Amino acid sequence: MFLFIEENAEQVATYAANYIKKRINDYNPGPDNYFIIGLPTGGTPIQTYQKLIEFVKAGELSFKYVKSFNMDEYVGLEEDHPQSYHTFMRENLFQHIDIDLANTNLLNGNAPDLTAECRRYEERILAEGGIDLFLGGMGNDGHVAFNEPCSSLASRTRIKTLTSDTIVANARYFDNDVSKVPKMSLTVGVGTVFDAREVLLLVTGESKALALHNCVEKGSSHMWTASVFQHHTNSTIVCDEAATMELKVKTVKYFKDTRNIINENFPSGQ
Ligand SMILES: N[C@@H]1[C@@H](O)[C@H](O)[C@@H](COP(=O)(O)O)O[C@@H]1O
Repeated sequence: MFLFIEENAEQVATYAANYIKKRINDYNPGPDNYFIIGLPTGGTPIQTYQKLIEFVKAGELSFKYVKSFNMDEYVGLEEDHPQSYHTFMRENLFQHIDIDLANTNLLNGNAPDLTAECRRYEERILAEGGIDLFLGGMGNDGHVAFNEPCSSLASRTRIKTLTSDTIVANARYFDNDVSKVPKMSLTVGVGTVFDAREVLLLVTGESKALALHNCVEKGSSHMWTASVFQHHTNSTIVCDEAATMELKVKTVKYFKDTRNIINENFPSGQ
């Protein structure tokens, strides 16, 4: 797992958006060769999405041959609820880019059989040949998607009850009223994200510092589910300075030095 440290959240978004653009353009997707991307919601990826939208508008990037799978959705929230992840994705990304909505996949938190819905989602990912790049965020407790502490690191898409920490953290989107926050979600599993050929996590702000410390400097643990990517052969965390507050100086220095050495040796960004 590699750690890229940027100065602030804006630079994290710039890095992530440029990275995604390069990955998709290098892949050169076409009608028989779609690029499959996994996408998160939350406050963290919004700036990255804005930059991707700018690239599409400038003609530098196209989602015409991209298919997407979102990480998660609340159970029981209508699809057009202002805080549903369906609405989030439509408003923050899909309606501004050239993706065919038929190629976007989100879990249906109102499906009559939620277990069957989760199974169907896993099958669809498999049918697409797996995910090329899974973009993610991280909860304050180190969770990825809605894989709360104590989730199996081998878990697949399933129903997940939210912890009180996550409910309180997400209350900001529900008039600061915890009673309005859904208590259950459908989420891809830790194993589902891990199976992606590449994972890119965005971590910004001091509120994520303890999680970053546990995911980077401690052993991998089901208590901090994003820590599993230590074992992934192609995973990167891009964070800002604020999120490094709980890291050792030695760790920060190592990753900054490494980045400088990479830049000196591979100036064209290989
Ligand atoms: N299910 C989402 C996660 O995918 C997201 O990473 C996390 C952090 O969100 P934010 O980026 O707003 O801090 O919130 C929710 O729990």
